[in-house]
Amino acid sequence: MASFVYTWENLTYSVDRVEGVFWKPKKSQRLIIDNVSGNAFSGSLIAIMGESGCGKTTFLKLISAQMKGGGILKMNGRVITGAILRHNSIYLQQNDVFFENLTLDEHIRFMAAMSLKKHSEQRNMEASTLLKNLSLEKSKHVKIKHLSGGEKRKLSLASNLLLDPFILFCDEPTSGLDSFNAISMVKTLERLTETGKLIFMTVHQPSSQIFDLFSNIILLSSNGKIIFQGTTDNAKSFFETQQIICPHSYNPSDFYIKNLSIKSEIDEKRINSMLQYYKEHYEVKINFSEAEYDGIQLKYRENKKSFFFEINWLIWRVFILLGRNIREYYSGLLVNMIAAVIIGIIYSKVTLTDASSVQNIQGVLLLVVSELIFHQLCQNLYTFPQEIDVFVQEKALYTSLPYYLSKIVSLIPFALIHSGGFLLIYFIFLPFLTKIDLFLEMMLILFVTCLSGSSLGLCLSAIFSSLESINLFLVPFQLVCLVLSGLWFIGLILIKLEIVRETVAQHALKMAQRY
Ligand SMILES: Nc1ncnc2c1ncn2[C@@H]1O[C@H](COP(=O)(O)OP(=O)(O)OP(=O)(O)O)[C@@H](O)[C@H]1O
Repeated sequence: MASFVYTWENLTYSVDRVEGVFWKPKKSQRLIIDNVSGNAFSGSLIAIMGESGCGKTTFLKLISAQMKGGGILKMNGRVITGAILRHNSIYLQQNDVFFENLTLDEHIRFMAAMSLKKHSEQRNMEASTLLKNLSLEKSKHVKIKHLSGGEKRKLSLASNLLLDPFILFCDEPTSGLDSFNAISMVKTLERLTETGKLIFMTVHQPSSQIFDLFSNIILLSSNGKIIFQGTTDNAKSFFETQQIICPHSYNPSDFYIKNLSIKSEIDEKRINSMLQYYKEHYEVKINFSEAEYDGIQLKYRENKKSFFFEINWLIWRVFILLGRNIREYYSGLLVNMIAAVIIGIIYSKVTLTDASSVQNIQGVLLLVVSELIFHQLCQNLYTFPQEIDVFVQEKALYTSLPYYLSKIVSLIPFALIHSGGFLLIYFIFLPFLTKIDLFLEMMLILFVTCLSGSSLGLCLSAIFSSLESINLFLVPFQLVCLVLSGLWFIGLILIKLEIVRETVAQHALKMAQRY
C-alpha cells in the first residue's frame, strides 16, 4: 500500500446547550472539540486517550467524517471531502451489530460476496486468509450470538477489512473485553499497520500492558484540545518538561489522563500553558512535499455487483435466518391452527339453507381473513426496527431495493403454508365448503391476503423508527380496521395499499441508507 499522510486542521465541534425552565430556555453553545489540528502517517496505530466524556468519540467521528463540524481534512496535502474519505476508510463503532443467528462463516461469506468483486473461489480464499490472520478460524461454525466479545470485535473488523480501507477508525475496540482479549485486539491492529494501514483507536483507561503496546498516542484534555500527539517516549519527556513525572509503579495512561483533567481555573491555566509548550516544541508540522509520498489513489467504492447477484445473496441470508427461527414460526402457526379449529367448530353447523346463514358465512369469512391478516401483520411488524442498525451498517454493500425484495420473497412460502393450512381446517369443519375449485379460489385469495397482511406489517415497520411508536399506532389502527370491518375483508384494498406501502417503504429505506 502506498504511503500517505493524513491531516486534520482546525477541527471544531460544538453542541447546543439548553438550560432553564422550558418556557424560558437559555440557549448556549458547548464546545466539545476546540480547534484541533494534527497529522498521522500510514502504517501507524494511534491511540486516542483522555478522561471519560472529554470528546474522544466526537473527535474520532470528526476525523473520520462520520460527523460534520468545522475544519478540513487532507490526504497528502490535498483537501478531501468527507464522502471520499468514507469510501476509503472504515469506522468501527463501539457496539457491533450482526444477525446473531448466522454462523461466523456464513456472515463472512456474505460480507465477502458483497464486498469483493471476485470469483467465489478467490473470495473464499481471501475470507479464510483473513479469518486465519485474525485467529477466528476455530470458531467458523459457531453462531455469532455464541461468540465471545473479543471474537465479535474481530469479526466486525474482519468484515470491514474486506473493503480494503486505507484508514481504520475504531471506537473503543477493547471496551468490554478482558485483558487477554484486549491485548490480542491491539496486537491484531498493530499487525494490520504493517500492511501500511493507518489506524486510529479510542481507548478508555488502558491497562499498563496495553499502553506498552502503543507507540503513538493523542491525548485529549477535558476542554476538547489535543494536549499531546506523538510517540509514547516523547509523551514521557513532554510531561517531564512540565515537572509531571510518572512514578514507576503508576500506569502511565492513568497518570497522563489524571493530569489532563480540569477541575478548576488553575487546572485550565496549567493545561493552556502545557498546550502552548506542546505547540512550540513537540507539534509536528509537515512542510508537505508531495514528491515524498507515492500518490495514493482514493476512489469511490463502486457497486459493480448486479442486481441479481445482490438479491441472490440477500435471499440466501434471509432464508438461513428464517430457518434458524423456524421454531418460532411453527409455534405461531400452531396457535393459529388451534384458533382456526375453534372457529371451525363454532361455525360447523352453518349450512346454506336459510337467509341467516349468509350472515354467518360472512361472519366466519371475516374472522378467517382478520385472523390471517392480523397474524401476518404482527409477525412482520418488528422486521425493520430490528434490522435497521445492521442495514445502515451495511449501507455500502448493497442497495435498498434488493434488500427489500429479499424480504418480500421470503414471505411467499410462509404465506402459502399458512393459507393452505387454514383452508384445510375450514374445509374439514365447515359444511358449505366442499368443492375443489372453491378450495383453489379461496386458497388464492387467502394467499394474497397473507401477503397483504405481511406487506402491511413491513410497511408499518419501515415507517416507524422504533417498536414503541409502532405499538402506539397499532392499537387504534387495528380498532379502526375492525370497526370498519370491510377494511380487513377487502383484500383488494390492501393490495392497493401495497403499492403505496412499497413506495413509502422504499422511501424510508433510502432515508435510512442516507443516514
Ligand atoms: N449531540 C450531543 N448533544 C449534547 N452533548 C453531546 C452530544 N454529543 C456528545 N455530547 C457530549 O460531548 C461530550 C463528549 O462526548 P464523547 O462521547 O465524545 O466523549 P468520550 O470521551 O468518547 O466519552 P467516553 O470515554 O465516556 O465514551 C460528552 O460530555 C457528551 O455528553
